[in-house]
Amino acid sequence: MLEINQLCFRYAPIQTQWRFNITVPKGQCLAIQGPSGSGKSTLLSLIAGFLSPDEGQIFWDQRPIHTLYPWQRPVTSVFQEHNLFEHLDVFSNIGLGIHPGLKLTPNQRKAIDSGLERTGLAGFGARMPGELSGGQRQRVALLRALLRQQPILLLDEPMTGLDPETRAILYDMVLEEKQRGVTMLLASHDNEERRTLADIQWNL
Ligand SMILES: Nc1ncnc2c1ncn2[C@@H]1O[C@H](COP(=O)(O)OP(=O)(O)OP(=O)(O)O)[C@@H](O)[C@H]1O
Repeated sequence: MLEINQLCFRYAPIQTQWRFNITVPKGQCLAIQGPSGSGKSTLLSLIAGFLSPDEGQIFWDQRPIHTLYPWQRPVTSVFQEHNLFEHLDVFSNIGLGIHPGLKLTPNQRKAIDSGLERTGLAGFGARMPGELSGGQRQRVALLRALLRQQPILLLDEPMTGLDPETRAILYDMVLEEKQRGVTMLLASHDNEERRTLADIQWNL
């Protein structure tokens, strides 16, 4: 279970202070709904460890994780910017998510190839991110997050702008992860996305 307990944060003294109290059972997806600027991405960044809370705690399976560096947390995320390494090809971008030194087993390499194929990116492994469309970058970022197989998956508008066929494939892949027991938070303005992926709706 993911527990967010009295987590407080503000960007600057004059700005709004958020106080988050949320529990997400293991293997469930919580959709965060709220107007633009209400703090959805901020909450995900706090869980990922990209921002530090002013006070409060985050527990995963009753162990505190708010004290850990981002790379030590049992978390993987897909943010709106997609954050691909521009100097590395698609295969390496995904592989780095699995092993930071790119020491991949044959099975892991196979998983990347079949993931690329499944998401319509067969043959794109050697392309550089700069040679991809926005939707293709988005698929690479999502595939990297899914193949990392961390217990907690944070999704910030993951399907925005994708065509219906690609969405359907990616929905299936995310739902498969949920069935494997992955716990998710989804920040989204999209009703279809929230209805398809989420078990719990939460208004910010
Ligand atoms: N680095 C920053 N410094 C100061 N204020 C920030 C910073 N990043 C975000 N904010 C402010 O914090 C508030 C929440 O932003 P956030 O990105 O979390 O909203 P959101 O709900 O994800 O919005 P959207 O739906 O548009 O993505 C906004 O008012 C934003 O302007």
